[in-house]
Amino acid sequence: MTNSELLVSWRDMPATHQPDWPDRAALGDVLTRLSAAPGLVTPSACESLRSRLAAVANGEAFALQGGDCAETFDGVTPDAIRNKTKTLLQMAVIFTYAAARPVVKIGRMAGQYAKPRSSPVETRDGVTLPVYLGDAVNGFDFDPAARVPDPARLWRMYEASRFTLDIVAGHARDGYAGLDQLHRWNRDFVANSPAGARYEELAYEIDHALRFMGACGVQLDELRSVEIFASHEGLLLDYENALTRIDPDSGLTYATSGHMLWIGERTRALDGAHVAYCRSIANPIGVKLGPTTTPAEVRSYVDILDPDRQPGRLTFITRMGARQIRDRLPGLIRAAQETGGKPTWISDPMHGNTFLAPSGHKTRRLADILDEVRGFFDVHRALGTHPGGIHVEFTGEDVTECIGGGAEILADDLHHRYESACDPRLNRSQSLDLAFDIAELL
Ligand SMILES: O=C[C@H](O)[C@H](O)COP(=O)(O)O
Ligand SMILES: C=C(OP(=O)(O)O)C(=O)O
Ligand SMILES: [Mn+2]
Repeated sequence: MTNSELLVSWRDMPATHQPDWPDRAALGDVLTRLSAAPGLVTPSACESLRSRLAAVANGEAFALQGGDCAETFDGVTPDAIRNKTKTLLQMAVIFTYAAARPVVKIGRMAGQYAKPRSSPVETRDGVTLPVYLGDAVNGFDFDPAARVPDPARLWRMYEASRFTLDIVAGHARDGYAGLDQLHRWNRDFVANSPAGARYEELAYEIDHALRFMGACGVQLDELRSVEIFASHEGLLLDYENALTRIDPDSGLTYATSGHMLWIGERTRALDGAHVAYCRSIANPIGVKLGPTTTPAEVRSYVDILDPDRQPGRLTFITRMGARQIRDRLPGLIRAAQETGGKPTWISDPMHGNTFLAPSGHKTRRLADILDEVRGFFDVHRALGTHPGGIHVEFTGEDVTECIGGGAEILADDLHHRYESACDPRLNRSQSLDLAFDIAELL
């Protein structure tokens, strides 16, 4: 198939979880504007991420993918983005130090604006409205007008993503992300948090090592900038399609909405439009694998999405739940091995461990999250494959959405600061707690 044939082929397949836009003319206008707009990421940066993920598959690096479940337009502020970036970088430092390997940093950022939902409607006090589908589609407010899908939001998503990428790139470049900033990142945080105190100790150890290396004459300038990649669920195929570009240098087709796109658990049908679209692009692709995934499906994902067995192209993101990971994962790893491919394996220990607290809040226990990661490591080590990384939902704010952690959040505390637009996120302190616990496995 040629590039252009591949580009249209997804339209022939059933596309689930697509909004029912009432104003088709407005949708057409927005898609035309997006098609003419500059891509948000470059093919060469997508290729860099692919080569980093290949190193992860080979056990030479560890991947950290994380950020909000659902980004919001209101959340696109310099402070909120800095805090999320800082949390990502702090977790990454903990893993780097523990594993003595590079950590590939991938935000669930700059594009994570659309959500597949369990139910198309939401009922409160006897009133039923269309469910919130992410800021890319409709409004979070429980109000009939807000919940109407509005195509103008797709343009706002593009601009919000661009703004976020700019701010993150600034932090990654300007020395803010440098290892000599470890204490500065922690300043606001160390005094009142057990995770902060633990982190400060690590920062002193790293400082000491840096001073030693400096005294030996090692040039440390390279440590002042880092690479941070952007990823999101490639859910809204009209949006993705409008931002798909052919790279004039290689002739290959890329999604330019983010470096890496993943296919969600709800849209991973082998004969569905999401798999067909992702097949047509050259970016690194993730596929979420839930507990019902079969070995045959895994073989088919490799055959369809990675026919050339290209290292770094395909990442399986497993989200089985703590109770099922040890039973389900081995058969899937063996199935992938049978294909002769070498996918990257990442654990999403969040989405299989969600439950409703008595207060009605969707939540997750840090203990379950850690248990799933442990199961993921145990299975890979038993089979001689690489537990490549983790995929988590977190924020840089002091929210109370998940239960547990050093600054123990209880089920009764959830209402204090529950701000997620969709799934419960780890707060900054819980993110570092989790990172330290995972570091022990590394
Ligand atoms: O983030 C994942 C899904 O979109 C989310 O878990 C769905 O949530 P829901 O079950 O509240 O619709
Ligand atoms: C929708 C999500 O997860 P999954 O597809 O694994 O349910 C998500 O990552 O927010
Ligand atoms: Mn989620």
